[in-house]
Amino acid sequence: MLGNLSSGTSNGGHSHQGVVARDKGSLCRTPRGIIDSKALMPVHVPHFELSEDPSFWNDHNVQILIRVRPINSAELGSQGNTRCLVQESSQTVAWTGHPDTRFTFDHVACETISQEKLFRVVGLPMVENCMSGYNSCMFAYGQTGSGKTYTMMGDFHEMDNMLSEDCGMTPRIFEYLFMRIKQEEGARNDEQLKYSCKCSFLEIYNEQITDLLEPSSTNLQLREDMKKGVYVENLKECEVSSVKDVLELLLKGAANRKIAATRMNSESSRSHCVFTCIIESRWEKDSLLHLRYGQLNLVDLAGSSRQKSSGAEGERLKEAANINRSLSTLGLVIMTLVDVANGKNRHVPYRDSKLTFLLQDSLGGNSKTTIIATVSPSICSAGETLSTLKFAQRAKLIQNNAKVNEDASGDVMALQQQIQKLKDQVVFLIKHQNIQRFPGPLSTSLEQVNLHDCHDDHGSSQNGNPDALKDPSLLNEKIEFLETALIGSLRREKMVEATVRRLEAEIEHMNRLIHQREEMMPNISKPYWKCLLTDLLSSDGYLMEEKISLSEENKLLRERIDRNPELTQFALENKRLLEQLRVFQEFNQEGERDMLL
Ligand SMILES: Nc1ncnc2c1ncn2[C@@H]1O[C@H](COP(=O)(O)OP(=O)(O)OP(=O)(O)O)[C@@H](O)[C@H]1O
Repeated sequence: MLGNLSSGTSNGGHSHQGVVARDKGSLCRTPRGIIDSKALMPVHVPHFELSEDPSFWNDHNVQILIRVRPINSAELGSQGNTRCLVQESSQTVAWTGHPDTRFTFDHVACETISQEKLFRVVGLPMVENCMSGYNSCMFAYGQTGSGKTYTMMGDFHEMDNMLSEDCGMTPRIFEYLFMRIKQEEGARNDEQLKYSCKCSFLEIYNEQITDLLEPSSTNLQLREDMKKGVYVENLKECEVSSVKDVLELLLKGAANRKIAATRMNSESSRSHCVFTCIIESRWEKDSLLHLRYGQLNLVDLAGSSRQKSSGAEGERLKEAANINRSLSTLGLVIMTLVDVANGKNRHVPYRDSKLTFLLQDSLGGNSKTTIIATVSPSICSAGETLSTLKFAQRAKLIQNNAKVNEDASGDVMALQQQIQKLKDQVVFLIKHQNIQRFPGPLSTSLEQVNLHDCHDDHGSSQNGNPDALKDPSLLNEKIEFLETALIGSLRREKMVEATVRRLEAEIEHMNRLIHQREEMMPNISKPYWKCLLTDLLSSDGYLMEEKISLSEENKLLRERIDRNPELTQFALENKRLLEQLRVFQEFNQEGERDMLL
């Protein structure tokens, strides 16, 4: 399948006649188009080749593609081959009702465009965007039975490890993604480039979110987070590393999806379903660790239907009402976003439905988004086809703001690694150079060690052992330790000094009070003096006692500083280390002299 990827032809939009019409089972594709296998009556429709232009995404964030499906047998039986659409080019299509309306889009895929070609035009660039770190989203919108599931999923059963010709966008995207991952990892092996992919699969049915990979997890809640953006709480995520892994998940999820027979489609999807893959890559370059991620959302919406034409009742009617309500919120969100793009200050009602809340980033946010609008060309669906084309036309005006997702924390980690590398280099250089050329912190710390003192709990084997100092890395380690110990004792010394100063100030204050009292006493009148005498004597006595005890405390603290055994020990230790260092320096100088000789 992938071998054919480069063989796809593009005739630059020129048309040729194709033969179309199809319903599963009753229509078949021929090299020149599609034939009604029941009537075997070829129906000629023009074929327009789509052009592949990945550079489109360089300056666009939203792309709209219309896919016209072949008329099916029910439509053929009801209205024959009468059409409401006439395609004019690979970008324009005219709706032939009243009034005639012409629409232009990025692409209009005619009935004869194959699944593979469609993938090459819109799926392949999406994979490239995602690998480059852009969030990407593709969703299929359209009337029920118009071909959304066929486009997004198609027939994804493998035959001899090959995807089938009818296989849709999602399996093809993953087949290509894993091929590209292999290619990139191989080409950038020197940067140790590694990708990882995690997938989840959910459906929104009647405004409730269910995990399609864990169907017992129902009514899951949407949350919003500064880093992750909008996410579904407790949704199962599975690591995938091959297209086989993804096909397994798709099969499992598809089996759990709500489908029902409707008048328009015997296997109609009654829920919106979202298959998400988070693609992360990490690599090392210029000593920096890079981390990049992109989120890929592949969305198959439930089909819109007119209550009148659907003929739904009971549960189906409730479903249809819910589907239509969330799709009309989607329409409203898009209309509001167009106003916003035109500079109007409007509130975007994302939170009015689970679907729009979940797709918030894909609509007007940080994403490169492709909308595939599927339509039937039959006159039977003229009304629905016109409303789909109008929806797509409005969506074209949305302005997204996609940016590459690169995690800054990757840089912090890289810097830490770089620091470690530099440290190792320093140790290596020290080993091979003269100790005298030690960088600044070493000599500074040695000076400090001289002034103060340090304590080494590393054991005495290194202390006093000149051999230990011959190993510069050990010496460096030792000096680092001494610096830490020195800082600690300086801090403690400062605290003791502060206490002494506070106590001295208190003593001084007491002395002043005593003086004041002594001066006051002769001037106080006798009766008053008599009254106060007892109090004064007792308080004076107390103050005197206080003064004495504070003086003693002060004296004690001073002695403690002077005779601090820790400091004494540090001082001795420090002296010994300096002596060892001096011996080592002499030893090195001698070595240098020998080398010069
Ligand atoms: N481009 C196409 N070529 C051939 N067959 C198609 C094409 N599009 C759709 N079909 C066929 O039409 C039928 C309905 O298509 P599909 O189930 O994809 O519709 P849908 O839009 O997903 O409908 P719903 O919204 O009800 O789920 C299927 O049998 C599918 O195989």
